[in-house]
Amino acid sequence: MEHTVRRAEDWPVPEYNAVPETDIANDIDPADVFDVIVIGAGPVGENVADRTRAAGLSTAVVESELVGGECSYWACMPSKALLRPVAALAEARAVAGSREAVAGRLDASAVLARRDGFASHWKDDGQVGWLDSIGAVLIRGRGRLAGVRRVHVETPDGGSRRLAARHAVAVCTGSDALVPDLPGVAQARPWTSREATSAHAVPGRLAVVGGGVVGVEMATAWRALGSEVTLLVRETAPLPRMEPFAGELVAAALSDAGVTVRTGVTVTGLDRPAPDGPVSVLLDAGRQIEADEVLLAVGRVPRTRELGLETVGLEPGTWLKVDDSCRVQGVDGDWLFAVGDVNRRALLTHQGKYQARMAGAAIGALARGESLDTRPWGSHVATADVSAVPQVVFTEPEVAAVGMTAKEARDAGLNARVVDYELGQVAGAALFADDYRGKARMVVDLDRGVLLGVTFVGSGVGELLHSATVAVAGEVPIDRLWHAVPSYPTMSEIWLRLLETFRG
Ligand SMILES: Cc1cc2nc3c(=O)[nH]c(=O)nc-3n(C[C@H](O)[C@H](O)[C@H](O)COP(=O)(O)OP(=O)(O)OC[C@H]3O[C@@H](n4cnc5c(N)ncnc54)[C@H](O)[C@@H]3O)c2cc1C
Ligand SMILES: NC(=O)c1ccc[n+]([C@@H]2O[C@H](COP(=O)([O-])OP(=O)(O)OC[C@H]3O[C@@H](n4cnc5c(N)ncnc54)[C@H](O)[C@@H]3O)[C@@H](O)[C@H]2O)c1
Repeated sequence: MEHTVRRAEDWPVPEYNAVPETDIANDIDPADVFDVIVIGAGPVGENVADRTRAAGLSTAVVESELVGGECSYWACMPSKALLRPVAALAEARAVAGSREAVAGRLDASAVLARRDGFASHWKDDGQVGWLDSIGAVLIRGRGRLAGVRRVHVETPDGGSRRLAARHAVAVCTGSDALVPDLPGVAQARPWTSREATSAHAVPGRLAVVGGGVVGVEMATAWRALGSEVTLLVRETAPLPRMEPFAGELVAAALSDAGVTVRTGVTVTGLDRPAPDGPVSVLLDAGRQIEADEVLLAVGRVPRTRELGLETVGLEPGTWLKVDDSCRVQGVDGDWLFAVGDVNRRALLTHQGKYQARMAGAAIGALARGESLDTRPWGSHVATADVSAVPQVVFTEPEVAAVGMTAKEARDAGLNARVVDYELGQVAGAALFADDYRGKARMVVDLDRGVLLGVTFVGSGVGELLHSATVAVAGEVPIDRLWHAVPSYPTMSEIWLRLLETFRG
């Protein structure tokens, strides 16, 4: 995350609600009593701590692995470091003149070495320094709830520490890759997203199970690094939760790049008879394919199994249900929060960090005895989680989407109109790449005159997305968007074309 260094003494120290001292058990060392305890120092836990420190609350952060979490070491950063060279090469190759200047394939060892740098070589000193700079106390070890406002930590030296929180505990433990209980799975030693983002050798043949975001991004990266990749998609096209044209264009580009894309297939088992030999991926209807490695990219599970949820009346291993301020439902007293992947609202770093800003502010307000501002778009609710979640899929072409798809709008019974436009017909896109292939869609709420959702597919569209996010989250009237003039000749002129099409 961003490393703005602030001194602990810079934080304001407002007045707080007094917590009865009888609530703090006698067996707890006063040095282990904090206003707030955050379990999990991924991007989300870091941001909760940032906000509670900004509210002047003492904050302990418990981390069992690396400060920075999945995102920094085995997800967003290393995966995007693998994918950026793919896009850079494709963009150079897409323009006559620069095309002639680039020859050959990616240099896999250089790409992997650059990726290692973006994963900070799996060391967290930088992020530990940042936590220190905001005055949060890092406690290394595995945290688990031990009743109301209590957390026990198993420390790396085999010892344990009992912590108590005066105001709040925030569970920010994230998610793990789902490894389904398929026959042969343990013996087959499949890759999960962790190996797919951190591997140091390029497999000869890689089978990728799952056509979600991890599946298509990793198929793109490892194909470009030299693997023979087969992508196994259960649905009729990849990216089934997005607009259908997104998955269709990505599948076509993957095929052009040499990936074998098989749709409508379900993986039913794995078989690796010899530890160093190939793995067979068993498909429904008795078919199978052989590969050197198999990546399971079939979704996520919450990290809540060993978390002491039973001590506060919750079911271990479940996603934590929360309200819009990220307070855990079914637990009284406004003290337990669950933020980020673990609450399953939107499994994205930026959305978890947004929740962290809202939850951190809510914890601060409650500690001061203030009531929460829970009106839609208020300062203590993550309203955008419901109506304006942006996501970029870093394939080539990219997919960038925010808000509802046409199907979601229809299913919600909204009076919606769909407006489509070929991105390649915009001058900025034609300049960006020869034969630019891409498409844009906006879904308009005709009753309210605002946008419900926007999807762009094409090279370089990720950087276009925030304009759409502002329009959707801001509920900008479509008549006013007509006055938001895009510069000529940029790809942003897609806005003008979509609005012209809408207005006829
Ligand atoms: C391959 C891949 C690529 C992705 N790419 C993107 C992307 O480009 N953009 C994007 O927005 N999102 C992306 N995501 C999603 C993103 O990684 C997650 O949404 C994000 O990491 C969630 O952050 P978090 O802090 O909730 O959880 P995590 O990042 O998982 O962090 C949780 C932390 O809690 C710690 N922890 C867990 N249990 C305990 C415990 N009991 N005690 C102490 N510590 C504990 C863990 O060690 C970890 O450090 C990607 C995901 C994957 C798998
Ligand atoms: N760029 C990004 O924003 C980015 C990148 C990667 C991951 N992520 C996040 O990580 C999360 C997890 O991604 P994911 O791709 O693992 O999960 P996902 O839920 O998005 O997709 C999993 C896919 O696997 C398929 N599947 C499940 N079992 C199968 C089987 N037996 N055989 C064949 N297919 C099967 C499902 O039908 C589904 O399409 C996503 O929610 C996403 O938000 C985001």
